Amino acid sequence: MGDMLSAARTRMHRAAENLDLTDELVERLDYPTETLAASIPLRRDDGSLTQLKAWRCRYDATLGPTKGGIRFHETVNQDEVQTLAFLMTMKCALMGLPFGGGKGGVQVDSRELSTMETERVARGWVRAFARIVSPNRDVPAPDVATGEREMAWMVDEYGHLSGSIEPNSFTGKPVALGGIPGRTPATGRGGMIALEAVRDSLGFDGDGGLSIALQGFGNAGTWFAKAAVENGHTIVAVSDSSGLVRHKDGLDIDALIEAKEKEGSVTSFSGDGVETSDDGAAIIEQDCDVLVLAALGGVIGDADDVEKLACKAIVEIANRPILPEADEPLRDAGIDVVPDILANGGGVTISHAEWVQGRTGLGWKDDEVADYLEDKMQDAAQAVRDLMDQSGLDMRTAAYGVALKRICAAVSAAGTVEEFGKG
Ligand SMILES: NC(=O)C1=CN([C@@H]2O[C@H](COP(=O)(O)OP(=O)(O)OC[C@H]3O[C@@H](n4cnc5c(N)ncnc54)[C@H](O)[C@@H]3O)[C@@H](O)[C@H]2O)C=CC1
Ligand SMILES: O=C(O)CCC(=O)C(=O)O
Repeated sequence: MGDMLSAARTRMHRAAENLDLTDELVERLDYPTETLAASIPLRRDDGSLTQLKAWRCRYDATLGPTKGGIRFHETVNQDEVQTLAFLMTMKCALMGLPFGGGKGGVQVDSRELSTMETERVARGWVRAFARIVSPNRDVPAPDVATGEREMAWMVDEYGHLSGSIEPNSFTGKPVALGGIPGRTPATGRGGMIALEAVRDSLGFDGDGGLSIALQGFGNAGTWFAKAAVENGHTIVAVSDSSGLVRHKDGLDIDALIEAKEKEGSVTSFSGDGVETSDDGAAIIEQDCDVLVLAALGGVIGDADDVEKLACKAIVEIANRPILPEADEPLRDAGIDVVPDILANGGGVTISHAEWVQGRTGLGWKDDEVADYLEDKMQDAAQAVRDLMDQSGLDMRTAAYGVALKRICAAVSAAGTVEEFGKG
């Protein structure tokens, strides 16, 4: 058992204990159903050969086919893939989707790969794991450093291997290849819907604009920033892997996106009153109402990190940006957290819409996608709020509680245990 997974499970155990769920049902979720590890050969453009480590984990399929993205990053390892697949299990249940949880990854620095090399890695991943991927068993999607382009290569490779056209074996595809309009913005937009839905529980009365500091300016971060500005909030600072940019009156987000697209970094942005720094980690010290974490995991790891914070609340758009060791210090500091399994649930929700589209063959319109995202985010937020009100639990524990109760109800309905509550 990896340290990361066992740390992540403590939050599930806390919820189970508070809600008095049976041990055998929770034990079922303590360890993944299946994890495959592989070595992917990568022929570099210079002719040399590198072996890359890769994984796919199907954590739990109680609620349906396992679902979750594929990450290309140099820090990916088996423990992380399993932990992220565990989180997907909780997230899909919380979002009310007919999916279990999965995740995949390749240990590679995507910034060092040419486009051709990236294509070889994407196709190599499919060759390694095609035997478990299937529209009704395991359905991957994008995650860090993968997107529509990688999904298109993967679907193509899968078709060659399986001998049939199976676009529904992946979601997050380009619209021209069976994707759905709105999947790419869904994670960021969904995060904004979640924040608005719980803002009063975070202590922000009324509907006035909030000041926001944002870590991560990729897919999820940029779409969150756009949605935040549309809703009248002010983004006072943004960081990416190059560093940090801030403006005390608020950054011009469209201009920042343009600069990042042109130059590849937020620190290339300039203008009146704009300050830049190469110390991206300092974003967590930014004075603001809400700190939004939309980059990688483990950013706030312990009480020392919590001491540096100057925000009133945190939204976890990234997966596991706050480690369990920081939960108690955050509670003591009075900083509420909108947890990842709620805040970033919009991405997999629209992946579900894409999967439904693929099964029926009928396209969804933009407004149908937007309404589905709004409804699912609101329903999940309301379920969490109801459980918080009933139980007095914090938002994260209540989110796990809602997810666990749904998985438990399914296990119970399948007749595997007699009852799902102890009492
Ligand atoms: N793309 C999606 O649909 C979903 C993404 N997420 C999570 O959101 C997070 C971001 O994902 P994407 O936006 O898709 O990835 P991405 O690859 O598009 O963007 C990642 C961003 O993080 C930045 N970054 C990397 N290291 C950093 C550092 N040390 N400090 C500040 N910024 C740093 C990168 O520069 C980039 O701007 C990940 O944790 C991912 O698992 C969660 C649910 C769905
Ligand atoms: O869209 C999906 O299927 C998965 C998205 C994902 O990997 C995540 O929510 O972390």
